[in-house]
Amino acid sequence: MLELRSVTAGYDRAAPVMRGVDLTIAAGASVGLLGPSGCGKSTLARVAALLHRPDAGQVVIDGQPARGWRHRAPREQRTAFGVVFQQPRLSADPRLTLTDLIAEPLRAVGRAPEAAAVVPALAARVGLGKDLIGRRPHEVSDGQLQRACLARALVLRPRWLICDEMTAMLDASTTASLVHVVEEYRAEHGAGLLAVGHDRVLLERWCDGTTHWDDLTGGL
Ligand SMILES: Nc1ncnc2c1ncn2[C@@H]1O[C@H](COP(=O)(O)OP(=O)(O)OP(=O)(O)O)[C@@H](O)[C@H]1O
Repeated sequence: MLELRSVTAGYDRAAPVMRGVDLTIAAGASVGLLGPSGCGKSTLARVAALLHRPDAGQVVIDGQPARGWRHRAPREQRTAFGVVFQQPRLSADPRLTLTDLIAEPLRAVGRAPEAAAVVPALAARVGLGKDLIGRRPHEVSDGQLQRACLARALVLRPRWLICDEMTAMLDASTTASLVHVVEEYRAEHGAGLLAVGHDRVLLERWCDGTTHWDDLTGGL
């Protein structure tokens, strides 16, 4: 279970983006979070993935309270999450080939030697052929780069996926393909999902349930 308990967070303690927010996702379940632009969905997603330290409240991962944030989070908690953001170019090192980009988390945890066995199959799974995986970000489309970012999020086999507007800048067929990859992974590994977005139709089709920002925050 992934729990946000009474989370207050933002960028200015005097004026937080959210106050006292509770959100629970059962193990293996998926929740879609809807809300208007700028309300705080990405901030909440980053708190849930241990990437943004809340001012107050707790994040509890499978019964264990988060013991740190960002690089200070213990490795077993940090690697429980795979995160995909809206803009792949902001989260991709332009110097890396797609192969190296997908392998980045393995290198970060000292498991680089596994990359040769794991990355080609994962790249194929997200729809990246051999012709593409040797290219660098500026040599591929946004959709192709987002496919690599999804593969990177899956490479450590996380128990939780946080998809923050993952498909917002993609066409319908790439969107369908990436959602399919996420659902196939979740079916195989029992991973839970928080999918953030503003496309109600997509999130209602994709997730077990959806919640609106106003319901989390009481419209405050
Ligand atoms: N790094 C930051 N420093 C200061 N304020 C920020 C920062 N990031 C976001 N904000 C502000 O926090 C509020 C919530 O932003 P957030 O990105 O969480 O919203 P969102 O619901 O995800 O929006 P969108 O749907 O447009 O992506 C906004 O008012 C935004 O301007």
